[in-house]
Amino acid sequence: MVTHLSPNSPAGGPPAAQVRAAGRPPGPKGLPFLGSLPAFGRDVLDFFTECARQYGDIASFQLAAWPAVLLSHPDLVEVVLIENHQNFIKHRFFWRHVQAIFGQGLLTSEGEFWRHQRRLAAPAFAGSRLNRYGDTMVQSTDWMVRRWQPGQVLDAHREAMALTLQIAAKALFNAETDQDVAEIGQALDEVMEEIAARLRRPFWIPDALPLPGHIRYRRGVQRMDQLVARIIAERCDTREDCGDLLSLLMLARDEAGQPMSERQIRDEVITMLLAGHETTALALSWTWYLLGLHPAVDAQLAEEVHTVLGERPPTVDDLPRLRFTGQVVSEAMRLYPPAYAIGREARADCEIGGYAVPAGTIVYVSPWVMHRDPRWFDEPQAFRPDRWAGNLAKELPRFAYMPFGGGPRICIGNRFAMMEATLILATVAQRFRLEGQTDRPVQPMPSITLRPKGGVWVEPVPRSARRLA
Ligand code: HEM
Repeated sequence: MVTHLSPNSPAGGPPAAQVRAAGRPPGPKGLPFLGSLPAFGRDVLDFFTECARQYGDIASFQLAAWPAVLLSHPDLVEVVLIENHQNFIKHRFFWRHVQAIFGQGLLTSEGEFWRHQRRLAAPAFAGSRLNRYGDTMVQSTDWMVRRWQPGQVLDAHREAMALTLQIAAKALFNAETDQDVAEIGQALDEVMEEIAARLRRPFWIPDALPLPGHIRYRRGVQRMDQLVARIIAERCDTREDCGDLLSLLMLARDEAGQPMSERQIRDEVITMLLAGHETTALALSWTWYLLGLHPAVDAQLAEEVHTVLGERPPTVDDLPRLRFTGQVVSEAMRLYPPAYAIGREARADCEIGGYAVPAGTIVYVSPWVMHRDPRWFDEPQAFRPDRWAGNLAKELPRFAYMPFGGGPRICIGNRFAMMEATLILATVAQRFRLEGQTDRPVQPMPSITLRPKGGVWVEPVPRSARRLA
């Protein structure tokens, strides 16, 4: 449990941002040469939690050659993500691992180029365009649950991954066939597996070395490239404006009237698929896991869905009345934020919370730590979706709850993701209760995102059968 009773903590005095101190923030010493890298690699959630507990709102440590700090107070997070955001870029320690797949997409690009691309992509995630994706979300979920059989035990995480990939591919790029989606899924699996392995490694191995993981990674990247090139070529042939993200990217022209290069379109397409599908799948997987542990919450969810929808499928217009359903998703992301850590690198020397932070320092913010802080959340370890029923979201400090990050680089797909998770949850809850399998306990596994180790095994129990029982 995070208690934050260290000297630079507000629990013992004024808010950390007002405390003025000199030199390096306190923190673990670590080992010679490696610093805290082994502890960080062993269990990063535990490492961050302990850093915040022992050293307070700003803790410093060394990751081999890289100096790093962890910020655990909303005011300090605001300094990095908003007030002085120009001084912080996505950090190289992480991004060098994924450059080949993301390229110069929205997640990894910087400066004026990023701003231009963000402006271009934004309309795909706003207003009426966003609402149009609702039907795809519900239809794809309906297709998934129709395959489920009573008595079958299935991995809800795997189901969620396949579903959100299908939705992202269809909604954003109008991917035509299930075959396309399946191929994208396989290629992404190969790539993500190697990225996760690289993040666990305490040292850097150049891409050019022909290790089995590197070969699989290159193969996955190549397959993605070929698939995306085909989707782009097909769209070029038809020159159709499908109203999706791909059309926006392809029809965009710069000041000189030039279209975006094919390479750039490829980078944006792959970025959206990677950034969008696993995170949303995880929000759902953890939600189903928690619902399995809390039958009373599950019953309340089923009641709302039944009252609002009866037997008909949900639509985007139902979302304002599916309030509790949305709260369940928000609460699951509080306890298990898919993006459990957000990292930046300081470009120039600066000051955070009264401490000197030299250029090159990696700055971490951990939603995992922030979301479990008793200063902001009563009973922080408890799954209580009704905590969101009142004004909590408005009353919280700005960065106490931040599953989608914040500031100019806030997740561009946040509304898409909330809409998707709520519609999927409602569609499934209408038909099935997902009974957790107690013989297969779930452990959080922090990889690039916060995955459930070994999956979330459940038995879908039809709601009608339950009511009759
Ligand atoms: C529950 C689901 C999701 C979660 C928890 C999530 C979380 C995040 C977070 C924390 C960031 C900020 C990273 C940082 O500041 O370094 C981010 C950025 C981003 N997300 Fe999401 N995301 C989700 C869904 C989506 C979806 C559905 C899409 C697209 C279809 C998407 C696309 C992106 C992109 C492109 C960025 C980079 C934005 C930029 O830098 O301008 N995400 N996401």
